Amino acid sequence: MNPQATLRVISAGGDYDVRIGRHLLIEAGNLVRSVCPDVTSALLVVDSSLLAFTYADTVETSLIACGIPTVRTVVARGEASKSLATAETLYTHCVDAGLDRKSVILALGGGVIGDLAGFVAATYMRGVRFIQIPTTLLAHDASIGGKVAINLPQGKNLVGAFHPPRLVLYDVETLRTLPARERSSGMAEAIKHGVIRNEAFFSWLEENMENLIAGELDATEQMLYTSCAVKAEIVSEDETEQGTRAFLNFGHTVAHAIEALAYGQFAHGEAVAIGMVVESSISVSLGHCDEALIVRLRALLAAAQLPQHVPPSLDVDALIAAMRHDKKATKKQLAFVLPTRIGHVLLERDVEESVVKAALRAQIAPS
Ligand SMILES: NC(=O)c1ccc[n+]([C@@H]2O[C@H](COP(=O)([O-])OP(=O)(O)OC[C@H]3O[C@@H](n4cnc5c(N)ncnc54)[C@H](O)[C@@H]3O)[C@@H](O)[C@H]2O)c1
Ligand SMILES: O=C(O)C(=O)C[C@@H](O)[C@H](O)[C@H](O)COP(=O)(O)O
Ligand SMILES: [Zn+2]
Repeated sequence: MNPQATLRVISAGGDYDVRIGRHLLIEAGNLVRSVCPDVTSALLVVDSSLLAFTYADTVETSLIACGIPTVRTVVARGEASKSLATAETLYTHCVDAGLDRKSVILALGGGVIGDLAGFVAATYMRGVRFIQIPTTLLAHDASIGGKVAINLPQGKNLVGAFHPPRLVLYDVETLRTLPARERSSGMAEAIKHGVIRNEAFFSWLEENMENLIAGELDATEQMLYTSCAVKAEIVSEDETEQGTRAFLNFGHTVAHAIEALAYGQFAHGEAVAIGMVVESSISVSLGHCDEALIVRLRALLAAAQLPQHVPPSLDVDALIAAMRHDKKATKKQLAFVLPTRIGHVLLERDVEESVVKAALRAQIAPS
């Protein structure tokens, strides 16, 4: 692994780099200037958990040293902050900080901060520039591709936009302070990338999961580079989800329903892990793949210390109702990305409710 690696993402709004490496936060000012030479000011949106560390100070100091006037705003940690109410508070901060159309909004945190700050950047003054500075493992997925959104009580990410960042600045040193549960959660999206596009990567994850879960930084960096490359490749070929980008939604029809029924109780990656098992089981029922895929998937999820069962507290009918609000659905049909073999998936737009119910019931946690 190089000390720093860069991936390029193709985007209609302007191609951008994903920079992955160590000690990148200190370079934030110069890097922001390099992609936004005429920047007038910055709003740095920070996850409240990060106040225990020096990350925000480092970024802010670097921006100011490069002549970029910066206002910092802190957002309460957790999924509940991905709301219209928090977005409204941030709009007020944008006005109070005097942000204009040449300003930039930076997201320092995990997927919650990235999605929320990105949504505000997409809409404030009809759109200002946006930079992602991910600090969770999961946000390797969330920071690339320009999907930004807030949640509604009825469903995840129901209000949003495609607003690509000008730069993704991924300082892997920040992952040293990530709680173990969040490390596992992030692993779910990497496993997903293996299932949908890259069998060799899936096998590599099988061989290296012990080191990855232990937080070994070299292995983590290698994993992030390949996983980000899968994501970058897919969003570069289909930025606005006209076709293949939907494959990134493997596990998510079920995951988003679980999350919407119990906001905040499950980390996103935990819900995706359960969703991948249920959706693979649907695929077996429809004859698209064989049981061996589930055995392999389950073993890797277990090694990543991720859940695999539908919690008995969640009502199956309510889950199905939530799935009908999924963004892949047309005419309220049940749409799923289904694996055919590791590395390959297809999109099935109208799966029988009885098949989905049976798969959900089969995966309910034994009491
Ligand atoms: N836009 C996309 O393409 C996309 C992709 C995947 C997920 N998402 C969204 O991302 C969100 C989940 O993101 P997440 O898993 O990063 O959750 P998160 O942003 O809530 O972060 C997880 C937890 O880690 C804490 N944290 C963050 N960085 C830390 C650090 N370096 N050290 C210690 N603690 C730290 C946070 O305070 C939080 O408690 C969901 O809302 C999901 O829908 C979006
Ligand atoms: O980038 C994508 O496209 C994805 O589907 C990545 C998912 O991991 C992510 O959770 C995304 O936010 C889901 O998108 P949505 O359109 O179903 O809200
Ligand atoms: Zn996801």
